[in-house]
Amino acid sequence: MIKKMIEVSGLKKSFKTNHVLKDVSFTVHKGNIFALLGSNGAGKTTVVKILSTLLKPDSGNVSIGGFDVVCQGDYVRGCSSLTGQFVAVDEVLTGRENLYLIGQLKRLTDVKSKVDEWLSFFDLEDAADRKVSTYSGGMRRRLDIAMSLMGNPQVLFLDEPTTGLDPQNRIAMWDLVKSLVAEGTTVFLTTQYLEEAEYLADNIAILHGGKILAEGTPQYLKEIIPQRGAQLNFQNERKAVEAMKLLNDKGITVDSIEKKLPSIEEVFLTLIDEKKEDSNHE
Ligand SMILES: Nc1ncnc2c1ncn2[C@@H]1O[C@H](COP(=O)(O)OP(=O)(O)OP(=O)(O)O)[C@@H](O)[C@H]1O
Repeated sequence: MIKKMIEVSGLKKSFKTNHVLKDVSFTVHKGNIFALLGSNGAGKTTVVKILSTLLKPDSGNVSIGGFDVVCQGDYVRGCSSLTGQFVAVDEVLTGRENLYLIGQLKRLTDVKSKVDEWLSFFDLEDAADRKVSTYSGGMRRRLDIAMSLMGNPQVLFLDEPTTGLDPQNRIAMWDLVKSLVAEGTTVFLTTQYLEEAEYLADNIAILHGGKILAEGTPQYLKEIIPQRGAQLNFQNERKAVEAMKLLNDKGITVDSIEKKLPSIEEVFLTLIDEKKEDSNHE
């Protein structure tokens, strides 16, 4: 049976007259990645705060791993962990010390081996004994997530995990989220990046105007709006022009022909990779 790890129904939350969440419902199954998508101020962080017991809902039912966030908060905190938007690492400590501190606070029995395990998993071994103040943004975020994972949570909340990361680190973060899920963790993430939700999530919910506008797999969501024509891809422009002539001869009109240019992200990543290869050969 598929286990429901996060269940939210009829969730409401207002800040004075600002009715941020008007009626929010969704379910996340064990081992899935669920992305909550929304514009700035849509209420994504508010949902994460309620799910992680930092904020009380006004009404509705919210449970994590079968525990109610309002009356069983300790159990919820015991089975879940939050990595917020603003990195929560201690700058004056080293990466290793940050992890060690969390392991001790969580009263883990095998702190040293856990610290080593996560340092290696997050590719932070070389920087482990340097102060975090010398880390890059991507390294801080990796350390932050490693700290969240010290107690092996069943559910991980990631609030905009890739905001402020460059494309390479963003892709590294995506790989990391996928590998966590492969090990059985359930991931709930918020994002403003549509491609992030599409690449990562098993299910996406779009939050707007205090409600979930639509929810489903990326494929399902793409199919709920009318199709905007069909696309044929050819190896090069010459072949496309030939195909267009053939279609026109058969009375099938081609409305337009467009050269496919790489996105700036593709340009950036290709150039970086080429540079890496050059320096490997030097
Ligand atoms: N503690 C609070 N007190 C008053 N208003 C708040 C509080 N927390 C959030 N809000 C308001 O609730 C609304 C939703 O905020 P929230 O941070 O949940 O949005 P978000 O979707 O996460 O936005 P972003 O993408 O910019 O992080 C905003 O209008 C915000 O000003």
